[in-house]
Amino acid sequence: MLHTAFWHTPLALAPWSLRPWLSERGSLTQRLIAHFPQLTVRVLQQGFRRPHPDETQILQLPSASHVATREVLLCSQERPLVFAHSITCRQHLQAGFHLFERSGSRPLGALLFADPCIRRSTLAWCKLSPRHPLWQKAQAAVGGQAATLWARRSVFYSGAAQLLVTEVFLSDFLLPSPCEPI
Ligand SMILES: C=C(O[C@@H]1C=C(C(=O)O)C=C[C@H]1O)C(=O)O
Repeated sequence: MLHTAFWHTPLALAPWSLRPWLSERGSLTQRLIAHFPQLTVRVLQQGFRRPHPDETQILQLPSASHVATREVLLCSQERPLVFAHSITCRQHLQAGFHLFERSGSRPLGALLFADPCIRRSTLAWCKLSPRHPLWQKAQAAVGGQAATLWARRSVFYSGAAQLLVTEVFLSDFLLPSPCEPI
């Protein structure tokens, strides 16, 4: 099962302006580029880490495993918009997502959406609990005390290889950017 029930939050419960972002099936990076100036990817960490408990279940990982992990901030003019956390197991790194480790400051989406053989699961979204590890990481990454953080999640497939991508929309994400009318 891709997502626990918690992630099947009705879209109608999300802030209306966030709904098209949560349900965007194309590249989130491309959508951000279309709406915000000077988008950059700030890599926070890339390496092998323990997956979060709910991720172990989704990717059917052995509990003691370490997975290739990438965490980035997608920023517009240095303003953080999205905290992204992506994981794949060691075997799948070699089997289908060998470019994962070398994407650097290029958005992962540029690699994923360029390969017509890569498929995507359905999207799921939720309002993150302050107890979720990604809540804490997103808050720490921006030093904020957001009251609520919404996130979305999906799995990319390359053959049998799986890459789990979770994106946390940071709280001031909804503020109009300087070049947008108030
Ligand atoms: C999957 C995409 O790539 C984006 C960029 C990421 C990265 O560079 O690590 C991770 C998730 C996405 O926010 C996308 O553009 O949809």
